[in-house]
Amino acid sequence: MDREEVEIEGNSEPNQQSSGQISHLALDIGGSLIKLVYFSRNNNNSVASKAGNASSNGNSRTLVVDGQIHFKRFETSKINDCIEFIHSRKLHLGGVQHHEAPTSDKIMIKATGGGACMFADLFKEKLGVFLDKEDEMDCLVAGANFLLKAVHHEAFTYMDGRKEFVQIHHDDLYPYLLVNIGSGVSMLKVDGDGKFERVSGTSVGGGTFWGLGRLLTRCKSFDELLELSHQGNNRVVDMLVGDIYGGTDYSKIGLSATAIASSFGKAISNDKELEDYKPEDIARSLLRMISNNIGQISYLNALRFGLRRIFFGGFFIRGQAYTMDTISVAVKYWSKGEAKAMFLEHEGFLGALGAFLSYEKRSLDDLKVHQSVQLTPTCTSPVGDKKHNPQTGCLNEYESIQCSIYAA
Ligand SMILES: Nc1ncnc2c1ncn2[C@@H]1O[C@H](COP(=O)(O)OP(=O)(O)O)[C@@H](O)[C@H]1O
Ligand SMILES: CC(C)(COP(=O)(O)O)[C@@H](O)C(=O)NCCC(=O)O
Repeated sequence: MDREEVEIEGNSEPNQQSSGQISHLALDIGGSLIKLVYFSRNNNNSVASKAGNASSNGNSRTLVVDGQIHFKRFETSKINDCIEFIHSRKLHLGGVQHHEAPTSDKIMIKATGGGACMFADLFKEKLGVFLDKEDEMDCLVAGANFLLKAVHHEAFTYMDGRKEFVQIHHDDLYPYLLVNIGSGVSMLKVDGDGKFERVSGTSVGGGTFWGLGRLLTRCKSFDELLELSHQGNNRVVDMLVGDIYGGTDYSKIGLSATAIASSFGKAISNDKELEDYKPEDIARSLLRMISNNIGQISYLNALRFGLRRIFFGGFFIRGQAYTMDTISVAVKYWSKGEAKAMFLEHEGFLGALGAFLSYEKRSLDDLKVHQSVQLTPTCTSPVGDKKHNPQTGCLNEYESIQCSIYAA
């Protein structure tokens, strides 16, 4: 590496920081969740000057800033809580000056997702900032490429309860299929930095699981629905091959008796109404149906373009063992073991990270995030649901990841 790096130490609490230490807030405002990414400098070591390669102003010093990238999320329906959070921590002062603004008070925050348009006026009214919209697909790909190149333990496989990190070499990353499971699902063939095509999508995604699940189980929150699905048995609701074939396999076409022949197929019974089924069995069946369907469609798209690697992102996954297992099995089954499902530690923050990284394009005397920096998650959570922070009202995947950031 031809640049100098500094070690980042500690995990500063953004609560305690002045606005001067926060920079580059970026947002991804999706159909279900708002994701926030921002950088905070370490208190005692805000900017260090180091000898390095020639910088943009011709001198040969590079400023190195110590700190962390923070991740937060809110439900989109609670956008006012998100705005309050930003306001109380003065995160909005960590945008960049509008390059055409005649006055000093025009701060621009990078934002992506449908809500970047929809809520622009609200942000202007409540925080006095402008949302600088970045394309959602561009941001997803930029975020995924960055994580896959920069973070050591980012991508992993998950099968039969075993999580295994995968080392991705920079020169062997492309092409791959990126499947983002948000409210809906987008599938993108990625060929390089900024080189991609959205090859498919499906409206049966995370919003479908949460929406149908809420109606069918009367759960009050997504977390409750997930929790319920852990306890359920999908076989009570799904029609299995054995239910149709008198308990035997249909071996001629490779279907075991326990394979699902028809998701929710048992619910056709005239003898039972919704209330006769346990909500946990319904939640389990729904989660399996949607995960399996996405896994299958993903593989078929990988097949279309001869892609062996499929990375799954989006907050539908939420580090859930059953979800990842089902997707992995679907990919393995349909590809006859040729393709592999891989998951990302920062699954839900791809778009927000992409928006964060887009500051680089126009930052002149601002911070630059170098994509070759090694990032290390400050906490490596076990598979299963990740932390929920009831105090801030937001759901934290990770408090922060350590990073080296360069100012040129
Ligand atoms: N706390 C939550 N509230 C609502 N949905 C959640 C929550 N956590 C995870 N999800 C799941 O994540 C999906 C949204 O994923 P995300 O990647 O944020 O997409 P979007 O950008 O459309 O909001 C939801 O449809 C739901 O399936
Ligand atoms: C419209 C969207 C890109 C919005 O992204 P999201 O908020 O769901 O993350 C996504 O919901 C999607 O790709 N839906 C599937 C539409 C389709 O291809 O049929």
